[in-house]
Amino acid sequence: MAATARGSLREIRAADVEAAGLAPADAASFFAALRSAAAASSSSSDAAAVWEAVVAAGVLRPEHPHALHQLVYYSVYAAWDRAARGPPPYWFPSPTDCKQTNLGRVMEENGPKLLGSSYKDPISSFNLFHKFSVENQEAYWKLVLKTLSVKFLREPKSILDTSDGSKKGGTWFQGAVLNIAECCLLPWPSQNRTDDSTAIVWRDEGLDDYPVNRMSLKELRTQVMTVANALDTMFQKGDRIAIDMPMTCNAVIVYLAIILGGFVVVSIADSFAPQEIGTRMRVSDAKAIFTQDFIIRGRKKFPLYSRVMEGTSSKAIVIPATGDCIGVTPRDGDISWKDFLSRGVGRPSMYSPVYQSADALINILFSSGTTGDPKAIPWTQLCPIRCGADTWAHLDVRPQDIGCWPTNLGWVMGPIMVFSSFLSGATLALYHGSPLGHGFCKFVQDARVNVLGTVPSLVKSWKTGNLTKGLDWTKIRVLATTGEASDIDDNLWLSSRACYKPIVECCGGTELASSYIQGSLLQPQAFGAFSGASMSTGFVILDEQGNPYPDDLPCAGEVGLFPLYFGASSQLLNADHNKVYFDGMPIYRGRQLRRHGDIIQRTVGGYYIVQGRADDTMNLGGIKTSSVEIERVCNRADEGLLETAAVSIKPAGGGPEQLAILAVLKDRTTPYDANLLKSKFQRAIQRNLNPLFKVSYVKIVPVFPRTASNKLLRRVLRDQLNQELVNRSKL
Ligand SMILES: Nc1ncnc2c1ncn2[C@@H]1O[C@H](COP(=O)(O)OP(=O)(O)OP(=O)(O)O)[C@@H](O)[C@H]1O
Repeated sequence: MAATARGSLREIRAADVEAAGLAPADAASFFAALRSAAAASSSSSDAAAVWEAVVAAGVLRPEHPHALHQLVYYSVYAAWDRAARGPPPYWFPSPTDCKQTNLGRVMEENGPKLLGSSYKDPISSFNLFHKFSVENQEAYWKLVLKTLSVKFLREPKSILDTSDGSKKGGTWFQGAVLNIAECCLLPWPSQNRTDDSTAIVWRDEGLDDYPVNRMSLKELRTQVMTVANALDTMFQKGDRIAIDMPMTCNAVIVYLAIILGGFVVVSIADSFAPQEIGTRMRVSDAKAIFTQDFIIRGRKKFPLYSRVMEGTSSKAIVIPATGDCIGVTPRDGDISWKDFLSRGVGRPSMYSPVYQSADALINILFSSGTTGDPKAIPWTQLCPIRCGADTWAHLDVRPQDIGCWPTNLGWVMGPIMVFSSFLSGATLALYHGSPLGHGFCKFVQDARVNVLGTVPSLVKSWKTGNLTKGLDWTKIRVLATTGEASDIDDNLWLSSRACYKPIVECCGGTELASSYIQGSLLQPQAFGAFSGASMSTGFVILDEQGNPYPDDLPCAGEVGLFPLYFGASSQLLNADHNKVYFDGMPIYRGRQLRRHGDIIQRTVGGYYIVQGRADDTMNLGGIKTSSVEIERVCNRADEGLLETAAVSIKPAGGGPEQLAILAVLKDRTTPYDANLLKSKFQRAIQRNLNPLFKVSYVKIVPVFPRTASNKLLRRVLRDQLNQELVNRSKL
């Protein structure tokens, strides 16, 4: 008989608990509490029921060592058959709490009307409601619009019009006129948002023991109008104005002011080198750039203005990183923040927003460049509505919530956070400094953040440094992660810091202004997996011939998005949109599918796992496999590993692709035998993935090449290795 989950727990001995870091005195009571929680589970044969009972009983606490959380989680799920049951869930929606979620409330109110007698409750009817949202875009978007603070000067004539066949993505919100920045700044009674509500909380790095700073909605609006007034003295409507600085209060104020005044923001991440800044300024035809004199990060001061000066000759407006005065001398034609603001003096304190059509350009963003050159992606006023709607539905952000997601306005998450917070009546939490240190983690506690977004590399460094030690993260209600594949053990650590709150996995693209697959609080969540498509998003998974797999079957292949996707791009500034996203894609139900380039797996149980970009797949002995799958297995092959990267190399003399694994070690100073690592990788792959896959090459490197947004650049590793092999064969 298969071992039961309680049985696996029974195999834990007091010595294991002590070895996991509990003092002998605490180990006995922990042990007893664990046994009694497991005994109370609804089914001893179901590991998920046992885990749910253990978490519900609160036996595992955030202050417990991670090794103890690992011991219990991995023991409970030791006999879980992933192939037969899909990824193991660690979080379960509650039948009562689910009715308080944003989607749950809307479903309870409208479910019976829209779905008839098929409607049961938010959890059992979630899939049905999702399908409804894909097939009835008009109805879904009307429901969501009511929940966001979107004020139209002129209401849309229609939500979606598909009569113009040349527009593959359809025409959305035809006839609507609005200013989306204004929508972020207005009191909104249905969200209990008044002028006194807190719009932003923030703290400067280094002042970690001081109270957090607060800015009310009225103060934010006043400052945005002051900046908009000053912008009017320098620019023509429609001018493109760049922002290249950390995501501070001032950056957010400038961002909203540019849009309020009918100009266009060009978002440039603050980590770029001068040449990259120059390219982005040129491609977007930006007239000027807001920047900072320095960047303060990890108690160090890095020059930023000098980088901007080197990258562009356009006019720069220089904001001080600290205090009122800038610490640099502006070059001829550039001006300080103080002088810029004084240009608005004497103008009326109120400001009339510039109202434009829903498809008017407001922001130019750049993709990460994982697959090639970064794309310059124009965002219209529709994109913020999509951002707000997805965050409302999937992260369940509610009025007065406090949301924090360390990022930059140059990455898609920056604008998503600005619009999502302000359109849903939530507070935006900003840390002016490095998110990698203890100071940031303390800010999360002190600012009472209850929705915390992350990227995998951040979680890894918080976990490696045990940076939440002594801090209270239990106010957190929802966690989120995006950017690249997350690590299961790192996410176990993250969720456990907040008493096992759900981590919503988000995967999308800058050009979608959203995630196409995303977790939901109405479905059980599994680490490193997505519980479904985002609301209103439809897609198919294609086989190698471009034929869609049936919707309800486990499979893996390239994703093909339904093209009527609210908020998705319809043009690119530096590439042919049609060529990038549509050419060569199959027709499905009469419409050409939209390319996204990801290979995804649908598991048993209906979860999705991203297996990387189509370019990152490899053919090992005739079997197609993805880098991410191999890395997941290899990452756990040795305690000393920080991370691994799997790429395929082509032997110089031809022949089948070979598997190479590169590794970064936690301790970079002590030498480690690559051959030993190779045999550990080989064993792990054979045991957990495929006995036929052979590891041909292993190399230990100090760091991996990454995009500026920290995504692993496998294509660079692949090129480097192939070059190395060519050189070697020439010797
Ligand atoms: N949670 C996640 N898990 C796995 N992969 C993710 C996740 N989030 C994002 N990704 C990857 O990042 C991609 C989106 O990133 P982004 O829009 O910045 O552009 P990019 O694809 O990295 O850059 P480019 O289009 O220039 O190559 C997704 O398509 C996916 O491959």
